[in-house]
Parts: sequence; structure tokens; C-alpha cells
Amino acid sequence: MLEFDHDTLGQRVRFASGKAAENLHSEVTRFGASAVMVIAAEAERDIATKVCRGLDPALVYTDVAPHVPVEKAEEARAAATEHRIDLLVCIGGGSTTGLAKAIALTSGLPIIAVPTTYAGSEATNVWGLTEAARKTTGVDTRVLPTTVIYDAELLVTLPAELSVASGLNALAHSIDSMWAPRTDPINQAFAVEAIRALKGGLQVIKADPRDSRGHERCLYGAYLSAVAFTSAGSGLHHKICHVLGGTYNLPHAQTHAVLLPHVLAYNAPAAPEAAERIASAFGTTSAVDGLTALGRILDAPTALRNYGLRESDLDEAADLTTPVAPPSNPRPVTKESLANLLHNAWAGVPPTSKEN
Ligand SMILES: NC(=O)C1=CN([C@@H]2O[C@H](COP(=O)(O)OP(=O)(O)OC[C@H]3O[C@@H](n4cnc5c(N)ncnc54)[C@H](O)[C@@H]3O)[C@@H](O)[C@H]2O)C=CC1
Ligand SMILES: O=C(O)/C=C\C(=O)CC(=O)O
Repeated sequence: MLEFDHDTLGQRVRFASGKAAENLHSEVTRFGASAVMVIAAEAERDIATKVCRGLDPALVYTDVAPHVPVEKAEEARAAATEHRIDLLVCIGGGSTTGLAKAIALTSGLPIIAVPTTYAGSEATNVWGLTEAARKTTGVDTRVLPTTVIYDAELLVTLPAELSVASGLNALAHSIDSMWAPRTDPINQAFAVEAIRALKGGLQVIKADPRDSRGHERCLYGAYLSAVAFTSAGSGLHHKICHVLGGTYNLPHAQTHAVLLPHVLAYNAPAAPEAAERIASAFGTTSAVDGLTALGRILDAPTALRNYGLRESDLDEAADLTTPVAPPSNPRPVTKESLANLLHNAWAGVPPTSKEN
């Protein structure tokens, strides 16, 4: 018997390789905006210039930082007010989208998002802000971009290592959705299709990072993953990553890439149906083996010690994560189990289905 409640978020998606400028122009015209604020980090400036061809923004804003520090959010909000902005256009990765969301959260301004990584923030109503080394996230419909413009050609400049890590961040959205607090048959269907698309797309990118067909496949998978994640909510994996990202300022995508096999190995034995569907999307008999094999092909990041986390941070990280672990997680979570999982992820010990 099927019985569930599911909310679908409303958003326009325009997906076409090589057409970001054209599609952005027609969306801005559709909004009838008179003062557009373009947000793009310094490293995304060239992409933004190309995509904004023919637009005359009132403000181009580049002061973007990972995990959206509150001070940066306040400065960007003040700039939007000062320039009487009536439309936000963010062109970049999750940090850039996050800053646009921070402005929209207090102003209600609409956002057009042009993503250039696989973070997936463009398809969620989740915002995140960091203050005094603590990351707070929340859900608000005002931050959901009204339109998303996907163009795989914008991702060919992503360094290959970041493409892999960011693609695994997207994979984390779909895998964690399989047991997140509001998991349901609809978001699971999105998640399973996302795993298939990301598995295939990432291998194409690994073989040739400039092949836009791989990026196209991964963008499709990243969108489906983000829709699944925003609908299902944050599972154990995301709760751990939020603590690590906010408290120790670890790089977002790489943190997800390292943690994912460990959380999958921890939960899979207690969630056999989800594990079977994940395995089948990987085309393997075991979900953990499927993810591990993909990680090997991609030469995925394996140890948090390589990203600035110290062994002496692990106890505090386990303490901070234990109270926020979802009560609905398929396998009970204790400080000891988290400490063990975090230690393995820190040291780069390969996960096994026996992880405990
Ligand atoms: N609210 C939500 O639903 C979500 C929020 N996030 C947030 O997004 C942030 C992480 O986003 P990421 O995209 O992983 O990292 P990022 O946005 O910090 O980008 C990483 C680096 O790559 C550069 N870059 C981006 N696109 C590029 C391209 N096409 N070519 C060359 N360089 C490029 C960026 O300028 C930056 O230097 C975190 O703060 C995370 O919390 C991530 C996922 C979902
Ligand atoms: O931390 C945020 O800004 C909000 C959500 C996410 O980052 C989702 C994720 O961890 O990928």
C-alpha cells in the first residue's frame, strides 16, 4: 500500500547547452526588471560576462565567500537596497547562489540562477548562513530561484578535480534522500534516476573534462538530486557535512565526496530496500561496492585530513553532530558510532559494508 504526503516546488527550468546568454536575456525580459544585480565570484567573472551579453546590470557583485558568512550577506543586502534592485541573477557555484538566497531571504527579491557547479542549491528552498563558525540552515520559499538556466558549456572550465567532487556532492543529495526524514516514493524516483545520470556523466567527465556531454548528463542528475534532497530533507550525511563545513570551514564538495561512502556503508545494512535501489542504479549488487568502484574510477577524494580537518577536531565534531542526527535515520546514531565514522573519513580508511 502506498500512502504519503509530498510537496512539489514550482520553478521554471531552461536546459540547453550553449544557450545561457539567450535564455537569460529572455527570462530577464519576461520579468520586466529595471535594476538587475548580477552576483558572481571573481573566479566566475568571465563566465558571467559571457552569459550577461546584452544585459545592462545595475550592479555586478563579486564579494562571494564559501558558506555565506553573515557579514557578507549583510553587505550584499545593503548593496541591493542602495541600488534599488528588483531582480537577482546569480551565475556561479553554490556559494554564489547562497549569497543571492541570503538577499532574497530578507528582501523577497526574485532570483534567476545560472549554476556552474553541481551543488544543486538552485533547485532548493534551503538557505545557509555562517556566523561565529556555526552554520545555520533553514527553509523558506522566498529563496527558491524562480528560474534556473542550465548550460553544460559553462562547466567545462571547472577544474577536473572539482567536477568530480561537486558531482559526488550531487550524488550525496540523491543517496541521502533515500532515507532522509521526508523520503517518499516521488523523491526516491528522482534520486534513483539521478544516481544513474551522475554515474554515467561523471565517467565521461573523468575521461575528458571538456566534453560537455558529460557535464550535460551531470547537470541533469544534479538537478534531480537537488529536487529529491529539498523534498526529502537533510539526512544523516547532510547533517554531518553541515557541521564540518560550518565549524571547520572545510571545502563543501570535497567534504561530501569523502563522507558519502562512509554514511552509505553505515546506513545500507539497516535500509535494505533503499540499498538495493541504489545498487541497481549503479548496476552492481551492493550499493557500497557500486559507490566505491565509481570513486576509484574517478580518483575521488578519500580523506578529510587532506582538507584541513585535524585529528583533534574529531571529538568535537562528533559532539556537535550527535544531537542533530535525524531521529528517523535507519540505523541508530550514537556519539561513538559517529566518532568511528568520522575517524575513518578523516584517515581515509576505505569504508566497508561492516562499518560501524
Ligand atoms: N542551499 C542549498 O540547497 C545548497 C547550498 N550549498 C552551498 O553551496 C556552497 C558550495 O558550493 P560549490 O558549488 O561546491 O562551491 P563554490 O560555489 O564555492 O565553488 C567552488 C569554486 O569553484 C569556482 N567555480 C564555480 N564554477 C566554476 C566554473 N564553471 N569554472 C571555474 N571555476 C568555477 C568558484 O568560484 C569557487 O572558487 C556551500 O556553501 C554549500 O553549503 C550547496 C548545495 C545545496
Ligand atoms: O548548507 C547550506 O547552505 C544548505 C544546504 C546544503 O549545503 C546542502 C548540502 O550540504 O549540499
